[in-house]
Amino acid sequence: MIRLNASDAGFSRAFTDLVNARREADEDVARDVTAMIARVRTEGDAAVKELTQRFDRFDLDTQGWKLDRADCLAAWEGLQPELRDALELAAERIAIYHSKQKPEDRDEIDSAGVRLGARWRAVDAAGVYVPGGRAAYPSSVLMNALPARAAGVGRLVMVTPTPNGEVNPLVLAAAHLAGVDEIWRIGGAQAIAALAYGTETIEPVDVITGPGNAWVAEAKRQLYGVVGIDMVAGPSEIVVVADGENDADWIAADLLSQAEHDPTSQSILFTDDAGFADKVAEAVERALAQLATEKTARASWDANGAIIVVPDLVAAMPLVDRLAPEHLELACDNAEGLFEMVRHAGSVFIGRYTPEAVGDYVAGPNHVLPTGRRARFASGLSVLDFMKRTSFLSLDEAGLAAIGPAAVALARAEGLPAHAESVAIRLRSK
Ligand SMILES: NC(=O)c1ccc[n+]([C@@H]2O[C@H](COP(=O)([O-])OP(=O)(O)OC[C@H]3O[C@@H](n4cnc5c(N)ncnc54)[C@H](O)[C@@H]3O)[C@@H](O)[C@H]2O)c1
Ligand SMILES: N[C@H](CO)Cc1c[nH]c[nH+]1
Ligand SMILES: [Zn+2]
Repeated sequence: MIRLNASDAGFSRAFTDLVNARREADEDVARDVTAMIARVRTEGDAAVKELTQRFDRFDLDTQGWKLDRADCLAAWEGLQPELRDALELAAERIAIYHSKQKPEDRDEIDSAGVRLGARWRAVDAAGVYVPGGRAAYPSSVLMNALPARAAGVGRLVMVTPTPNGEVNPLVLAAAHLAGVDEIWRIGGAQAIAALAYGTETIEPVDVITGPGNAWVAEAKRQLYGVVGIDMVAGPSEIVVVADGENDADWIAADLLSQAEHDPTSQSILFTDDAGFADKVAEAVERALAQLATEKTARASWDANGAIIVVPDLVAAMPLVDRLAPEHLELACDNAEGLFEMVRHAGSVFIGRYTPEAVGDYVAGPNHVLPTGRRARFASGLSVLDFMKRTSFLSLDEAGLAAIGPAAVALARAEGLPAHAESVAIRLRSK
């Protein structure tokens, strides 16, 4: 963890280094992913099988490529009532939130008498990635599959690694609840490549969504264009802006909630109270010692964590914008005022009683969010990621007479006479 003070000489350089750190994916990850994608593209199932054996210690041929609906139903039926209720509450809230994202078609006639519009349709097939390396992510099943269902996707495919052959029943129960059509027991870059190109066994999809570690995120990035993707959603991040009135243990818990995801996760605290900064640093150490996920969380906190003291919390906000974090918590009296200043963040958690983790599971907004400063240009997963828009236009003779001559003039000016003639031939026919 690094400690910085915005009043120190050298802060500007140190903060810039923090912003630019290649934490998520280094050149090795990019190179390895390129090679893995190429192998899956040319060798198909054989490559997926070998890479799954290597990284997940799992033999697809003998232990099975696929989980079916009966497995999901059995998992759902075998769930403890408390977990079933929790999953249902989460699913209901996520479904309601996302149902309001469905876009409206447009169909109108403008002042020139020209009919113009756009209509939205779902993609035919979507692949959703559900992480499964270090932890199981039933919440990510819901966060991916429910927006896809709301969009009206025809074929909904899920991939998730099952390291050492272990299948998490809650993941299957969530797939049952969300109505997933196919589940393949594969993960990492090989799963993304299999969904993008297809193999002998797996039909390709049109869009791939979902979060994952550095290899998954890089594979999605490299395959964009072969398939659509939602965004690059890699190792989790949190920035907390907190005043000294908070309980240091609460803030430490929030920082560690994202550090425990991945050694390359990042947790950063901004505070205007140097004494509180010390208390949080101590609280993190105390909490780490009690965590079952200590190894991962400590690796993340030690390598990528930061505590930054600022003269006042308003001064933190331009720095937060430069980080464009996946998650931003505002735990201070003036949380609403600071929220108004935020330009770049995946999702904002306003007020002392809004821990980021409640958004990971049950609040409703999507937890699949852009990482690595990509909230500057990308947004969280939504129903729109599973849809695309087709524009349309229709002109009658009068409409073409009104706007066609301008098209002819522009076509001639571009040096494209066939374009000009395609309009002009109709204008002359009157
Ligand atoms: N940004 C978001 O919206 C969001 C949401 C949830 C989770 N996450 C992130 O998802 C990630 C989950 O990671 P995970 O590891 O638990 O599961 P994962 O499913 O993302 O990754 C596991 C796979 O990674 C591959 N892999 C592991 N080591 C490799 C190596 N050395 N070379 C090539 N491939 C390798 C393997 O194929 C393995 O199956 C975390 O980073 C977490 O922070 C992000
Ligand atoms: N914090 C993750 C997004 O970065 C989502 C998640 C799922 N389960 C727990 N957390
Ligand atoms: Zn989380």
